[in-house]
Amino acid sequence: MDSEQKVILVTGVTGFVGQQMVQHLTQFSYEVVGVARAAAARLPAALKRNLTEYISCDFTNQAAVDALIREIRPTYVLHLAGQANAAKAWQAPLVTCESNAAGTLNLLEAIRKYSSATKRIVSVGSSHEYTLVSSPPALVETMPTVPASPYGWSKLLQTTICQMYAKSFALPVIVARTFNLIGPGARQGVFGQLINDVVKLEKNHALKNEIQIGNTQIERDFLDVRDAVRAFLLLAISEQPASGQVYNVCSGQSQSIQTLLDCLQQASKRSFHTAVNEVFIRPNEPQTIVGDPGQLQQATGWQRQINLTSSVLDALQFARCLK
Ligand SMILES: Nc1nc2c(ncn2[C@@H]2O[C@H](COP(=O)(O)OP(=O)(O)O[C@H]3O[C@H](CO)[C@@H](O)[C@H](O)[C@@H]3O)[C@@H](O)[C@H]2O)c(=O)[nH]1
Repeated sequence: MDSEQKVILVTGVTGFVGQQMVQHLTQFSYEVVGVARAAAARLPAALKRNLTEYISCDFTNQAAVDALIREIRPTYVLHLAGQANAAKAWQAPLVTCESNAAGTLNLLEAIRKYSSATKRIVSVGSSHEYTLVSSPPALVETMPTVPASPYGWSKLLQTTICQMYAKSFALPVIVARTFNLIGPGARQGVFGQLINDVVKLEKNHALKNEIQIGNTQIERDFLDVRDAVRAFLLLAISEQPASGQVYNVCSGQSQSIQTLLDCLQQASKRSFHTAVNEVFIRPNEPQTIVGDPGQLQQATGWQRQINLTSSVLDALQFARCLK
């Protein structure tokens, strides 16, 4: 591993993944520059401590992104910024597309113009880019991509822009096509929602011990965020990943929402029962989505290290300390 003093730019640094990314980078000697939209004054103290510098920037503002890249000229870029909430994208498709696709376009254009020394850019994609079928085999990177949602389309456009910059301008950009991330600090999605609900029940015994949930038979490829950020860094610094290529970042196993609930029940200080809430049921979605991480493993030597039980225990512990 390359331990020379080099600058890593982490975008979306205030998010769930961004904060874990920065935590992971503390083990190395990189200068870490964090970027997000939030004003510097609103940054969590722990995050601030671990950054060499923080810059507030809106990626949909091209002039601001140009200024950022001209100033930093990063060695590596881990591009985590964007609108990551797939459910919200149905209500805000244009904002989602601007944030994910236009934001990435501005970043790559600025790097093309002002930062020829940048060695690798890792853009975070999504499993929602794939054409989803009802009984899928494990998804591999060569499978068709016709997304079924505005979020999926925004991420596919982001990926296509990356591939265009790799091909047309020889920009060293690759795509980490990421599946469902879980673990400490999760605030959104089914995992963040359930952790939050369980900790609320633990803290307030006056609350009825019921958790509302959508379709518990749904199976997804859950991966701990700490395993994912290790993969992102390896994709940035390893020799083998090729520009314009997509790499699945996933566990290779599908686990149901019911299994997640069972794990939570085991780890919770208070027992609960579940009730179906139609609000959380999405129409026309495949029962199972699972990825194949073989290409990532081959290119970087990455292996998953954290299982579902550890993710649940650590996320509960993290959330208990927050409330
Ligand atoms: N939110 C939620 N989802 C539920 C519930 N019950 C079942 N689900 C099902 O749980 C699955 C996962 O939903 P989310 O956790 O909201 O994740 P997502 O929509 O797949 O999006 C996340 O993963 C993507 C990669 O696969 C990411 O790209 C995206 O940013 C996000 O993190 C969906 O199939 C959803 O229908 C519930 O009570 N709440």
